[in-house]
Amino acid sequence: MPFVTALPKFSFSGATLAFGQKPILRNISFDIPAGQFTCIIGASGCGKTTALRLAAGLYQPTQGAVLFDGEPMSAPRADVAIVFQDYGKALLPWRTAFGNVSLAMEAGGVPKAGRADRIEELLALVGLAGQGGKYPTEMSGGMQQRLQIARCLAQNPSVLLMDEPFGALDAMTRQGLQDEVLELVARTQTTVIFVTHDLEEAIYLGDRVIGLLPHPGRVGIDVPVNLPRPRDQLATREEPEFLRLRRELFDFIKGSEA
Ligand SMILES: Nc1ncnc2c1ncn2[C@@H]1O[C@H](COP(=O)(O)OP(=O)(O)OP(=O)(O)O)[C@@H](O)[C@H]1O
Repeated sequence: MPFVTALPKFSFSGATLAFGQKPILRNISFDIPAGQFTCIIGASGCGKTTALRLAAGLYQPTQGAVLFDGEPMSAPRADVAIVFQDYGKALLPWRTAFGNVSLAMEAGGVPKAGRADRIEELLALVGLAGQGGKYPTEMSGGMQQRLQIARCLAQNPSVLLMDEPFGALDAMTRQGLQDEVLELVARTQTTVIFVTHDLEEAIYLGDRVIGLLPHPGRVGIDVPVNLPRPRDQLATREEPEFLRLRRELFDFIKGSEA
């Protein structure tokens, strides 16, 4: 029998990107297996968002390649959803929560008959059961971010790309949403690439943390997170391995800014 290896979900292969004369990312290479939760960290301006946009097919590398299931990621795809930090801008203020989730289904051509039940199910999944009639402005930041996640899930994505999704939220809301995302991902086997400034958030969530060095952005560190799941906000953060990783990544960021 031939030896068969699973194709990585994403394969960055020497991906390089410049805007005009300005090099932003250089020779980025890594594979992301299906189902992995990968966090990307790095100093401000090192190119984290740009790397995520390459994965989304929103930018094309100037050299090298970004492959999705072995094919070039040449344009955005419905099964790769993006959650932005700025939920206020991502949601349509004139549509209710229900209407905002419905939008993703309308765009995906889901027939009207099947939509309502699925929308209620998705709202419940992100802790917004019974809130479908509210407008985004009537919701807290945490609720709006949950709504954005529900809208992304309505696309039935196999991949979630998350760009500092909890950056604007208070610490308690943020921890609650971290756990909800972990539960959701465990249930749906979604592949996640998660950009964050917060080293502890990266370790808490990830199977792996990739750190970018700045000017131009390149991979400087790539470490597995060998912490048991399910994670626990208190116990996990007290594990010696958590503290060791926090020190390693802290030293990496400090060194990268020097
Ligand atoms: N469309 C663009 N045109 C020109 N330069 C850009 C563009 N988008 C980003 N850049 C530059 O690319 C670099 C990387 O930006 P990017 O937003 O990817 O970094 P980041 O690590 O996500 O930053 P932060 O942590 O501050 O959000 C920055 O120097 C930025 O000014």
